[in-house]
Amino acid sequence: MSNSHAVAFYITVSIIAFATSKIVISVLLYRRWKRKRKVYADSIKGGKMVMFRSPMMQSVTPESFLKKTMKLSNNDIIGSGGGTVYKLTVNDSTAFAVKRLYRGTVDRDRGFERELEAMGDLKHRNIVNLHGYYTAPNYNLLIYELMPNGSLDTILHGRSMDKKHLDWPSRYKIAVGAARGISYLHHDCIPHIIHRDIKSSNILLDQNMEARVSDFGLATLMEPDKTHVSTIVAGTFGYLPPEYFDTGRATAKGDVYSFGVVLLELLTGKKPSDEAFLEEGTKLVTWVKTVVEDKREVLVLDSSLDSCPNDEISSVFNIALMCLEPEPSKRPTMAEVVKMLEQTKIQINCRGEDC
Ligand SMILES: Nc1ncnc2c1ncn2[C@@H]1O[C@H](COP(=O)(O)OP(=O)(O)OP(=O)(O)O)[C@@H](O)[C@H]1O
Repeated sequence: MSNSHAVAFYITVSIIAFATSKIVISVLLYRRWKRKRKVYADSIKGGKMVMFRSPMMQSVTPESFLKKTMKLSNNDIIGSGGGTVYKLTVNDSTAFAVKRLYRGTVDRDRGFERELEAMGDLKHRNIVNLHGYYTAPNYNLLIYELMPNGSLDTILHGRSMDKKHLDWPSRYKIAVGAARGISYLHHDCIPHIIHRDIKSSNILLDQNMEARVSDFGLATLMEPDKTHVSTIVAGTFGYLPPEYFDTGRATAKGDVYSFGVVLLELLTGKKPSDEAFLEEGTKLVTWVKTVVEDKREVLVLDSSLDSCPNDEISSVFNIALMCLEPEPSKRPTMAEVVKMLEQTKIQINCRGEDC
């Protein structure tokens, strides 16, 4: 064989090998994808039910699950916001939180399904598990793991019967857990995910009062080479970073700002949308910053934290203020926030103090 024939032969073999390996990988990925999902087409309502396979879902068939959702009533409601959230009990040991959302335009719904597929693959101890979803012509259902301790918002600011006293160690644990969950979305998921609606009602608490980030209704998957997406301004008043209003750009640093507001809630016990702020034409962040400028931080702290370790609290206070820098590039990343929060505990324990 001449040299040029040999080169042509090797190139052809390489191309065939490359193409075959791509096909094999695609088939394997598709089979894995199918194995991970039970899909059920509902011929009565014209809907589609997708259940992600997990130990919790093993005892349930999509048909029986769907039947149970039809029987949900107002007595089963456990929360409401963008949608209505119900507790759905399957048996003595298994219950789910089912969120019902009324449908929008076809385009938005396709995006909804695409993003849900991605959310089904998220696995982190500080992210609420999505077990499946149902899309029908008039509404969508999201099937989440049930969080027995509800939301941070209810515990901090709810009706007196729903409120719980949160001591400093519990607040610190919630702050670190939520930060780890958001950091996972920003740094460890491929594609990266911007949540866009970080707030205390989207931080839920499991049976061990461990924080779990939830509600990916506005979440945006980032293409690998992008740092922002342009959007209409969405999210929740009191948590939105100032640059959203100027640029309409959603970035990971926007989530960092919203997380800073959650830290202020944990420190002050105040709700960002508190009517007292609205009446005075201010907001939680502006109020706290004014007081800090006057070196009167102690005045904004939740009074129930009076006897807790000052060093630790003021360190978390400083982290909150870094997250709330008006200029996004001056804010830390979520990975840095996690590190700083973890360091707070280590440094203080090293000095022999603990609350
Ligand atoms: N998995 C869950 N387990 C237990 N309770 C939940 C769960 N998901 C939601 N909830 C409860 O339902 C409430 C409403 O949730 P939802 O995500 O619909 O609205 P929101 O976050 O308050 O508002 P919005 O959707 O407008 O951002 C939550 O604040 C929480 O109390």
